[in-house]
Amino acid sequence: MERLRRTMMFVPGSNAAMLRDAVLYGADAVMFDLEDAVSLKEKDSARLLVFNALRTFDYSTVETVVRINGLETVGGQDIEAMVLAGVDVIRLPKTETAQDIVDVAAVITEMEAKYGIVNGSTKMMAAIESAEGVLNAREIAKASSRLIGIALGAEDYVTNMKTKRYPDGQELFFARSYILHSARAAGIAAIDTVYSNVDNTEGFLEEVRLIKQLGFDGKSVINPRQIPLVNQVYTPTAEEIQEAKEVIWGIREAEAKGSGVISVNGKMVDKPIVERAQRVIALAKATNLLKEGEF
Ligand SMILES: CC(C)(COP(=O)(O)OP(=O)(O)OC[C@H]1O[C@@H](n2cnc3c(N)ncnc32)[C@H](O)[C@@H]1OP(=O)(O)O)[C@@H](O)C(=O)NCCC(=O)NCCSC(=O)C[C@@](O)(CC(=O)O)C(=O)O
Ligand SMILES: [Mg+2]
Repeated sequence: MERLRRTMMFVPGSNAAMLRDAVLYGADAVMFDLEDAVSLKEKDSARLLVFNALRTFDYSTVETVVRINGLETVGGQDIEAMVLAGVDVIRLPKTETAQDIVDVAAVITEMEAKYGIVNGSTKMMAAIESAEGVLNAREIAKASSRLIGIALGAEDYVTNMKTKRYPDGQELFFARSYILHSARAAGIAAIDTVYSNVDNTEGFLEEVRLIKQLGFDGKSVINPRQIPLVNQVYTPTAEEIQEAKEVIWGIREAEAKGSGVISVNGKMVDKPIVERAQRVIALAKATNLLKEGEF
């Protein structure tokens, strides 16, 4: 079954209490940060804290992601420690070109060999946070078989674009669309950016509805309070599940009669609509609204 990536929660790597409790809040992935949430003088201690957290705590089915620093600074040391700790995914921030991914993948390969870890088991993500990165997103998304997804980093992106974030998100429309198309063309996940005003629930919900409508798999979040709000938007409603069941029942019946197209409740149903219905069913199963084998 496809892994859910509705929420990836940033956790500052220098905060021991947050690292300890991060897994408790129900995020699909926890994303320990060694980059911008960690000051220069804390880089080494944060790396050690995150290493110990990964080695010590049981993250069960929660995906573990670490945002490393760039290779031009201490990224090499971050990669070595995180590969050895057994992290699921390494996220490269501020990715500008496909070569950035190739370079990081090469260091990961070297470290997996050094520590006797199965080649390819450490996955990667690329965060795209500049005009150059957005324009290269298509090549970036296909740069390594380790990539599980690409993400927008909008705070850095709007700064690079000489604008700021507005409530309606118009300034992000091109970046979101291009990143999403690049991810879909490469067959990997597309993760939307953080929403920094954690107290603005309505503004956050509006943004989540928009990115779901566009087609994103989910969103980077910065606070546990944002997790249930994303899930609320991404969880199929009882009505959507019923509709999906009717579509699948309908098409099964049609196929038995040798036809590929039918009408369900007055609406035409054919292959792409069946695929969408199957996705709703898969999401319902992944969120325990339907049991495996129930449908
Ligand atoms: C925002 C705030 C200060 C609010 O604090 P508050 O204290 O008001 O929060 P409360 O709600 O009161 O906390 C209730 C309880 O939850 C605990 N708790 C809170 N947050 C938690 C958490 N994240 N992980 C685990 N635990 C958590 C807390 O410890 C407390 O625990 P307890 O005391 O036991 O009850 C806090 O959340 C926070 O620091 N967030 C992380 C910020 C961060 O990582 N930024 C960097 C990544 S973005 C970036 O770099 C931009 C980007 O690069 C992005 C891209 O690339 O995508 C780009 O360019 O766009
Ligand atoms: Mg950033």
